[in-house]
Amino acid sequence: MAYKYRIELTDVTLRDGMHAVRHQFSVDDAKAITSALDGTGVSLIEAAHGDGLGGSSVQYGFSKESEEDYLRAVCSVVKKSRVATLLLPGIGTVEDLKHAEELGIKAVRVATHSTEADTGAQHIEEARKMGLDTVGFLMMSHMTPSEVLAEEGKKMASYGAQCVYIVDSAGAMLMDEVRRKVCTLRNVLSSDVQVGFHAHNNLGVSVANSIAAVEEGAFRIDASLAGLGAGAGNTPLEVFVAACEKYGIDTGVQLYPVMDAAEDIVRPRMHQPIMTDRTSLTLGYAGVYSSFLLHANRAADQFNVDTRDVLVELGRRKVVGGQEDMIVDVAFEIANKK
Ligand SMILES: C[C@H](O)CC(=O)C(=O)O
Ligand SMILES: [Mn+2]
Repeated sequence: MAYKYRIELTDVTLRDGMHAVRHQFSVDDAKAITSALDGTGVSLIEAAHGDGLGGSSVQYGFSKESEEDYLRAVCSVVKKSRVATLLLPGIGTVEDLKHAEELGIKAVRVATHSTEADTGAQHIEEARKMGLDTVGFLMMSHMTPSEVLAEEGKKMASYGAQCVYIVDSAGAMLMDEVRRKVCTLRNVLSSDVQVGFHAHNNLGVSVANSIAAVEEGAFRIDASLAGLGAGAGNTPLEVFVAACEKYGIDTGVQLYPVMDAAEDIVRPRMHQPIMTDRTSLTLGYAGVYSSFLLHANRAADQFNVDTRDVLVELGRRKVVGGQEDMIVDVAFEIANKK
């Protein structure tokens, strides 16, 4: 088949997928998932707490095992893919990144809110000095107009990012918005800086959005086995690979092995099925950070209110990552008004 596009895939099962299992994968789970992915053609395998290096905490939830143990395990298994990690400045530090590099990671994605690229300057510069494949990750991109987002992307590139991602953290974007944002970013970056796209399936369009991103010039696309990820999950890797094959996009990933990994390795390890149900759908509808879902469910249970009301109010207040404490405040206020 003659392909129209060639792209590279980053698997996020062992990082975004951690949100969906409350960061409770064991080291053996991490090894099994890595072994299943390695050699399928996936370029990068991202591993970390769902909120990145340093995320294991009271605020974000403790991981089952230490960061060092996960990274050591994943790096010891890979033969073909490279290991990446995620760093949110303020949660993780440059010291954490140096340690991760010593353990064998080859790439880092430095994630900031979509209007705050400058908070990642130091981390991006240091990552480049360490020789890491360095990616800027603009979270909650749906909140930021295309032109502003593109300027933030340019800042990340000026600090040294080799790829800049548009991140639909809330799964709130539809195809026309993805096209506009990817195209505007692609046009302002020089051709040696790649564009990436990270989706959540809260509105059920992660595969379509990711294909739209490719058509507008995105080269790196994120996906996870069986869609394991925050909210209604990420772009399901095996579904995306099959759709790309039919659409004329060369992912370099073998279809049957990723289908098998999703079915045999990841689904049995899920705590609940990944699906667009009424609460994960509300994330996309209201434009709320996908990793808030489990915290919002807990707060809603505690105060006996509807999770959807909590999420809609958080969306109205334009709450962003790092403001997790607002979830309990909002649930409390809604309960008091009842
Ligand atoms: C820390 C977040 O989970 C990063 C991410 O995957 C997103 O914003 O989406
Ligand atoms: Mn995500």
